[in-house]
Amino acid sequence: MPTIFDSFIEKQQAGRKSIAVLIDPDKVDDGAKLQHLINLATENLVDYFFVGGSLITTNNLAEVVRQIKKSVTIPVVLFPGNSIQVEPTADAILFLSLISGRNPELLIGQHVIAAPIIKNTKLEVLPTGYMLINSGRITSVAYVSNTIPLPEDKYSLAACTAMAGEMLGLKLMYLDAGSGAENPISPRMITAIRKAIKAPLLVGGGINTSHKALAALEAGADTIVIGNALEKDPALLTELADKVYEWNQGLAKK
Ligand SMILES: CC(C)=CCC/C(C)=C/CC/C(C)=C/CC/C(C)=C/COP(=O)(O)OP(=O)(O)O
Ligand SMILES: O=P(O)(O)OC[C@@H](O)CO
Ligand SMILES: [Mg+2]
Repeated sequence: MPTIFDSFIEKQQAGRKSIAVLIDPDKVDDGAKLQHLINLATENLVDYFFVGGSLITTNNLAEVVRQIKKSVTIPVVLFPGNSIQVEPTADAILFLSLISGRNPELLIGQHVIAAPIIKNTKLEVLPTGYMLINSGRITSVAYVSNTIPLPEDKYSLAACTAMAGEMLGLKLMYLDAGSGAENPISPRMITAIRKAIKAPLLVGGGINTSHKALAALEAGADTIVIGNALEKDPALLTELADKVYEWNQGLAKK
């Protein structure tokens, strides 16, 4: 059976782009709203659901995963802010190391705690370099992680960080401006990192228009991650996913 990691690699090799919808379990107190988003995701051929948050204050994580999995076959990937967010019923986990920061707890500490727990599950582990890029005001993830995001105009510093992460064996690279970021990561920054590494590149934070989605894809993002924008207006998903669909259709015509 192909793994979720294989799906990232196959798409990347074919030049295909993908879209992930991020669900914050704290923001879906209403099952009907979540169901609406799940249905929209299916109609719009969403590739992955990511589930997680910097801080989860409710007990919804397992229920969110259950509701998605009972309705659709779209893979559910945990995007954990800490080791408490290991939910064995999901399909995979982004095993994130926050390589843009210098907080040992998020480089290796939480991983030591989570490793034996994950080992006892069927979760597919996706070793992922997680890089926060400055985006204007302080985001939840920057605050909670107690790290300084990479400066948004230090392209070579960011590229070398990604290179080092890849050399350490991290298989995916996730560039995040932070959920609800004022500004998404600039195309120039995405391209600088794209050129520095081979690993599939996930880009998220503040992508809330089709223009910003397309800019990220054109700059070299393999996967765009969308969260906040859909919390405000789920219907926006169609516009954003269309950019990915059109890109992939364009390849088919070549
Ligand atoms: C290894 C394991 C299991 C855990 C550690 C994982 C690491 C290193 C996490 C890095 C730091 C961190 C706090 C990441 C959270 C990323 C995330 C899910 C962000 C989603 O957005 P929020 O930051 O919750 O935004 P809102 O303020 O919009 O809710
Ligand atoms: O919520 P948004 O701003 O879409 O960001 C998604 C994700 O990259 C946050 O970690
Ligand atoms: Mg959150």
